[in-house]
Amino acid sequence: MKLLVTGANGQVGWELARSLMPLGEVIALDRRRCDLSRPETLAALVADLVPDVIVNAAAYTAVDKAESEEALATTINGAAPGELARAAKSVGALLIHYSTDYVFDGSKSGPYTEDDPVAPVNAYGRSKLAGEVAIRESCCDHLILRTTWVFAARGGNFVRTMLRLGAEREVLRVVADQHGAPTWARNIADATAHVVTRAQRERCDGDFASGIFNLASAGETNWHGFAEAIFATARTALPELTMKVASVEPIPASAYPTPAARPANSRLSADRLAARFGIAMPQWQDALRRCLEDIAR
Ligand SMILES: NC(=O)C1=CN([C@@H]2O[C@H](COP(=O)(O)OP(=O)(O)OC[C@H]3O[C@@H](n4cnc5c(N)ncnc54)[C@H](OP(=O)(O)O)[C@@H]3O)[C@@H](O)[C@H]2O)C=CC1
Ligand SMILES: Cc1cn([C@H]2C[C@H](O)[C@@H](COP(=O)(O)OP(=O)(O)O[C@H]3O[C@@H](C)C(=O)[C@@H](O)[C@H]3O)O2)c(=O)[nH]c1=O
Ligand SMILES: [Mg+2]
Repeated sequence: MKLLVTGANGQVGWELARSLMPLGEVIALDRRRCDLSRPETLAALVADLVPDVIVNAAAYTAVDKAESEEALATTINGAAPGELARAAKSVGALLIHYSTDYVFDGSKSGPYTEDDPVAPVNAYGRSKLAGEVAIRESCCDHLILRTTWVFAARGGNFVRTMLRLGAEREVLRVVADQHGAPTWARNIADATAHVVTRAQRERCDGDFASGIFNLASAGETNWHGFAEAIFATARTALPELTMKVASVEPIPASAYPTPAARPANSRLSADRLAARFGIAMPQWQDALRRCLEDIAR
């Protein structure tokens, strides 16, 4: 099996290179070799490589910056996945694509299912929704995995931001009224490898159906709870790290103004993923501990 991975240096892309390795030949391309801001180049790239599977882990993920760069975000997160999908269709490849909890407005009281109505509240969310729609319209064989609150040992994420700020400041103020489940990039990559294996078998047997699936850790918290867990876990997993932080204060989002609005509820039910692919995602606290142990190595 030949697998093309985009966004090779991202949190998920980096882990995919490792998780997909047992499945076959992995061609992991970074932004230099596969640039989603130039969607018109993607058809030729795919036609040249003729992959069996395309895993699109590249994305414009700067949520606040997207407010002032919506056109670029929409090209990268909307138009480019559409081009990849049409290219996948023409070479008969399966497309795996990631989307986000930020396609929802966060007004639901329980966890979101895949069938809940979408209504993004920021430019990033709108651009990711455009990608979902473009892929669905292409009619290629595809699976869209909606994930959330991604963290990893490398890259830009909340865990690394907290470790940095916690080493610099005594008091941190963190939003406590946005709820979700932090999801480890490695778990996303491992789940993806399992999904690819199962999907390729289904395609071979002629009983594959494209669709959308939530992919999130089990359990839930809010950003403040996540921050507290990061510091508590770091104290045991990363004892050599000197932390200045003595207090993490819970605040409402209204006290932490940002260019982009964020949904109050980011919780995603992973029941459909479990039912179709037999995947049980770990509790976010277990994933966090393992990720911090990884950072310590
Ligand atoms: N991060 C999160 O919290 C969440 C992410 N997702 C989705 O999961 C997927 C993976 O995200 P994640 O790994 O966390 O994101 P990262 O921001 O860690 O990685 C994204 C990668 O995309 C690359 N990229 C950016 N612009 C382009 C471009 N024009 N052409 C090619 N590559 C580009 C970046 O390149 P470079 O390294 O050069 O900057 C980076 O390596 C994305 O679809 C994202 O929308 C969903 C929910 C939550
Ligand atoms: C640094 C910091 C952030 N915050 C808040 C801001 C925000 O509400 C929350 C998280 O901040 P971040 O900037 O990490 O969050 P954000 O970049 O919005 O994270 C999102 O990224 C995109 C790509 C997704 O798809 C989403 O699932 C989600 O993971 O924490 C504080 O309250 N205090 C702080 O000191
Ligand atoms: Mg961010």
